[in-house]
Amino acid sequence: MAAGCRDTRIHPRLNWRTEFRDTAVERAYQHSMQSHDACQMRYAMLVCAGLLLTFSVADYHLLGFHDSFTLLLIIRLVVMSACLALAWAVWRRPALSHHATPVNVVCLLAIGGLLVTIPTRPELTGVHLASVVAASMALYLFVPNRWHWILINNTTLGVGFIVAMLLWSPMSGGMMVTILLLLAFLNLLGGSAVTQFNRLRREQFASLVAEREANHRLQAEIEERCQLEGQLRHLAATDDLTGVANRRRFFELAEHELKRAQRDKTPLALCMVDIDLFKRLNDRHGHAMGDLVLASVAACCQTVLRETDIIGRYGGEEFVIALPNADLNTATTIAERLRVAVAELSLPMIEEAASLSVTIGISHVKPGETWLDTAMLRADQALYQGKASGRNCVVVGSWLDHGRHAQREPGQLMLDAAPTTGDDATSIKGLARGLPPALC
Ligand SMILES: Nc1nc2c(ncn2[C@@H]2O[C@H](COP(=O)(O)OP(=O)(O)OP(=O)(O)O)[C@@H](O)[C@H]2O)c(=O)[nH]1
Repeated sequence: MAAGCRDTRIHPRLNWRTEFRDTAVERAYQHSMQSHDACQMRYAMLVCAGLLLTFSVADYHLLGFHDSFTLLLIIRLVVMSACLALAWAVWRRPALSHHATPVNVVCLLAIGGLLVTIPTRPELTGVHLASVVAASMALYLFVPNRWHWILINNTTLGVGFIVAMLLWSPMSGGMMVTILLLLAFLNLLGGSAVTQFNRLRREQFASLVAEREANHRLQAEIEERCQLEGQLRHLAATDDLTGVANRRRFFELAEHELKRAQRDKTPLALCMVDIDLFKRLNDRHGHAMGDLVLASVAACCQTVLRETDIIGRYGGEEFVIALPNADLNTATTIAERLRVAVAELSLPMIEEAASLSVTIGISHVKPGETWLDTAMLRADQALYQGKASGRNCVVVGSWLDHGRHAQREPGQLMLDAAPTTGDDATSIKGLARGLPPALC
């Protein structure tokens, strides 16, 4: 068979009643079909009631206003009421369409009603046979019922018909055999139609379930991949030792902030933070301890900064911080707070905890600067100025022209004259006021 014509249906395991062998699956199937079956049951009962009413008119024409007509009318009214009652009950409670008792009581009532018409007009063999055929087909195809109940109802109808014919309308042996064969063929047809119908509906259900499961699996896989992708993206953007942004990610975020600052005409400050005499600490306590200190300093910086501030590991024991919406004065205050916080860090693993300190170089992006490089360079220069001036201080780099220290600008803090230390609180105050600060 060509690949395009391959049978892609799912063939579920069914029992002789063409129901799922797995009872849980069958229950799920029945549940999924409930509203459909309830609707079909309602229509079947309403149509049946309508037909009975119509047949009563035909009875009147055939029998006239006679006792047998009255008897028939009463029987038809009883069956009709039962059909209407079932239609109403199923409308109120759709689950009733899958309850054997009410459905079969109405079916047996209808069968009984049909059979009692035979003695009233025994000569109309053909009409009775046609009625039995129509009723049998309705029981097979129109009334949603389980296979074994359909079989029982149809057997009752067939046997009842034969008995009624034998009792009230004797016929030749040949005619009887013909009727028997006809009924047998009718049941064979009805039975195979129901079997195929049940099989097809359950195949469809099984395919739907399989498709849903495949979709769920796919959905779970997509979610897992998204999660993994998120983790990978996080790993690619994070410095795994300190947990802050790595250099590449820092510049991505900082460039973004630079654009925003230019658009909104707001200040953007940069800080370069370097741990003092880190090599000595490494040499004394080993790299593992050095790593711990690095992570602690990064964590300490994060506690001092706002959520909107960006911190990244620039390399080695050096961190870089972007402070959106911060001018030089604000940045100086934050940097000083950061310097003090690191100096006060208590790290039980190193005895020189008290001597742990950082030097911070500060700069800001000036109007007209479209890249971070120049401001970074100024901060770097300020940092080295701080190192040269004895470390553990904050230095503001205000002006750098192509790597050369330029002349002082009125009202600006000079790169080579702005270090502050914990000992020199006045210098930081001076910075904040924009006054020329003292050397540390
Ligand atoms: N433990 C550890 N050490 C690192 C890491 N990256 C760089 N270092 C070390 O950091 C030290 C930096 O030393 P230097 O550049 O001389 O600076 P310093 O000793 O801090 O001196 P100053 O900056 O002048 O105060 C070197 O010994 C590097 O090996 C790291 O990821 N973990």
